[in-house]
Amino acid sequence: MAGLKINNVTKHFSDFAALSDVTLDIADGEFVAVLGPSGCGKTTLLRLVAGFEQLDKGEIVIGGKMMSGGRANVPPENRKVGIVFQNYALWPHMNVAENVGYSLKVAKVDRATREKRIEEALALVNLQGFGERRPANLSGGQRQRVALARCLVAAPSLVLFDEPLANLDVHLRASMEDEFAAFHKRTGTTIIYITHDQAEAMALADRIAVLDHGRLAQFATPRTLYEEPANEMVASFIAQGMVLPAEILSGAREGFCQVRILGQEAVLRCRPDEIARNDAKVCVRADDLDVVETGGIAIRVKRSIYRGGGSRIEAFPVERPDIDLHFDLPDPARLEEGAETRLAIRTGWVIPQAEGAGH
Ligand SMILES: Nc1ncnc2c1ncn2[C@@H]1O[C@H](COP(=O)(O)OP(=O)(O)OP(=O)(O)O)[C@@H](O)[C@H]1O
Repeated sequence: MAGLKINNVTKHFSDFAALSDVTLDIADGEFVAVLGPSGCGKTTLLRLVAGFEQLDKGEIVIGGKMMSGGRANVPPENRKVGIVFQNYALWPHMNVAENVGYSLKVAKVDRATREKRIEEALALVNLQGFGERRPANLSGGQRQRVALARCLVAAPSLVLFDEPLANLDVHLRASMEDEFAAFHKRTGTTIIYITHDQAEAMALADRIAVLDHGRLAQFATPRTLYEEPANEMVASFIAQGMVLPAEILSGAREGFCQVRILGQEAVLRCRPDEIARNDAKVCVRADDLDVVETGGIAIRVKRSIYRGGGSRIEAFPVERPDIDLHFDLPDPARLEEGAETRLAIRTGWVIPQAEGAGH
């Protein structure tokens, strides 16, 4: 297995910057998800690592070996990178073992070695004994595992997953998530996992790289992304954070600041270098808001959406109808459209002033 360094990588298509100055240092055996809205550059990054695209600037180093950058441009077949696509495209006329072993056959690996490696690869994805089956007689999840075995049989130094679960139904996705996590634990393979599903990224990855318009917005653990978003984009993208204007009344003390938000004072988490300022933005989530009888922020309900066991309430501050708020109201409490109540902010995070990919 191998680590991966993506250093200051830039890629243009004509004059459109698909990736700008992206740097990611991924450790040997790490599971990294690359997350971001459609068109942010995820697939382009994957194609650059695999060697299907050439970069304009920067370098890509796999296992200490320069693959792209400077004079290097190692072709895809020599990078030892395995790829599992969303569209797993197994050959229907071949059985599972033939599908898995095809690349070895092309590489003229002898029959006995081939059979041994196919057997090992199928064991890695928990498909022992499935070698004789045709793809048509497998479930969607099993097919995806055959695709993974087909990539593992070539003993890749790292595996790239491109939205591997996008075509599967919700239940199968959950069980495949478990399978991928177990696979990673068992093998210690370095994994780069492209997805636009943040729950999937949160559940699986050691660290998540969030891309925004081709730039790295933040590269951090799931917990840090959620609790300490580095900028407004990450704050609002991860778990539907609400970004609100605020005034910092006193600088950081032991990780907290006194803040005024929509007229209400609250104590929020912040970076240790945070100072008093009146142009701050804070991130609060539905869980951070409590309905109160007195104090807090006066709000009016726009919409109530029943969610089983409670409702998601969409509302706005009476004094600031331009700001959207949302929170969850457990049954049996109800708030209908037009109702007025008050919300207190229990906690939240002061979004750092400086842009950058914090850790
Ligand atoms: N070969 C190409 N020629 C021109 N533009 C391209 C090419 N490939 C990608 N792009 C553009 O680069 C941007 C990034 O594309 P990319 O496929 O990497 O995004 P993505 O994050 O994977 O999106 P999605 O989640 O929708 O798959 C998009 O605006 C896309 O239109």
